[in-house]
Amino acid sequence: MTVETFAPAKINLTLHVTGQRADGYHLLDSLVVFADCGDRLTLAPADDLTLTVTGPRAEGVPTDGRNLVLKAAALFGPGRGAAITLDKHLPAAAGIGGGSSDAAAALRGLAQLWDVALPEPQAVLSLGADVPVCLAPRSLRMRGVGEEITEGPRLPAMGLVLVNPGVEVPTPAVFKALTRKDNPAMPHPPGWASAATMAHWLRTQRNDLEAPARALAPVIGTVIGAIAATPGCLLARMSGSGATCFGIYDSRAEAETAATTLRAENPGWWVAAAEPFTLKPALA
Ligand SMILES: C[C@@](CO)(OP(=O)(O)O)[C@H](O)COP(=O)(O)OP(=O)(O)OC[C@H]1O[C@@H](n2ccc(N)nc2=O)[C@H](O)[C@@H]1O
Ligand SMILES: Nc1ncnc2c1ncn2[C@@H]1O[C@H](COP(=O)(O)OP(=O)(O)O)[C@@H](O)[C@H]1O
Repeated sequence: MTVETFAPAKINLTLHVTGQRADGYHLLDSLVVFADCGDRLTLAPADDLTLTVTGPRAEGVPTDGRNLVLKAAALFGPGRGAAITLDKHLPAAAGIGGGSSDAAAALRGLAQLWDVALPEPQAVLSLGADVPVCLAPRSLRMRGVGEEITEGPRLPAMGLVLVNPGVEVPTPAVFKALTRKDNPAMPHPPGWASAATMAHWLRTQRNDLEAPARALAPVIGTVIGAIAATPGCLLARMSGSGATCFGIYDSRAEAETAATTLRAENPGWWVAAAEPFTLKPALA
């Protein structure tokens, strides 16, 4: 039996940095959603554990033990085989959890292939602060350093655009450049009847990593301006530690139109139109 899993792009609609632990990791308060664009994993039964990376964004992605997919597989212990193909569509080191979502999808898929339980939460967190939130993609609130996951609000219909200008901004460097670490937490997200009311609420919230990321990579400001200038854009903001930014629209059709414009005007940028993605447990 071959198992196929989807690793959707993660979007931090908000990202509040509320403190810093003694070990240097930051305390976060983030509304996380997922988009229906992402990487695809195929996991086939095999004697040995192997990884092949394919797809339009395969270049530069490690194929050895540094790949988070193989690190995820290692959590199940030695002596298990699978031939894994990772079809890469998301840019790496881009603030949309490409590696983390791959790791989470590998955990889901391998647990199914080998008919075993998922590793313990602490082991999952050891793969990366973003991996727990990627385990069951849907609207979620993420707190702690990434390990405290609670349900987020039900999302209204909306269109999304993701844009990456091709600049890698390393997550540690962005956190390091953040001057104020004790920012206010996010109030309880109320739930919204429309994309417009959601965007209105989101505008009262923040991504605290946006300013330090823009200082390191000023092109992020250009990207946000370009998204905000597209017709129907309700909100333009950076996701995670950047450099990917997102736009929110009333409908997928509006997002598709905006994506076409952004691609035409900026041929070097990675641009995707999407809608929110929710994992249906039976189809993990
Ligand atoms: C910032 C966020 C927000 O969702 O997203 P991305 O920009 O990575 O997508 C995540 O917290 C990133 O998660 P992830 O990329 O898995 O982080 P890790 O590999 O565990 O850590 C990378 C580095 O980021 C910093 N880090 C990460 C998480 C956190 N809560 N505090 C931190 O200070 C640390 O410097 C750490 O060495
Ligand atoms: N499956 C993977 N896909 C992408 N990057 C990976 C993967 N496994 C390991 N990496 C490494 O992880 C780093 C961070 O990738 P990613 O999780 O996409 O970034 P971010 O944390 O900004 O969302 C990259 O520099 C890359 O070399």
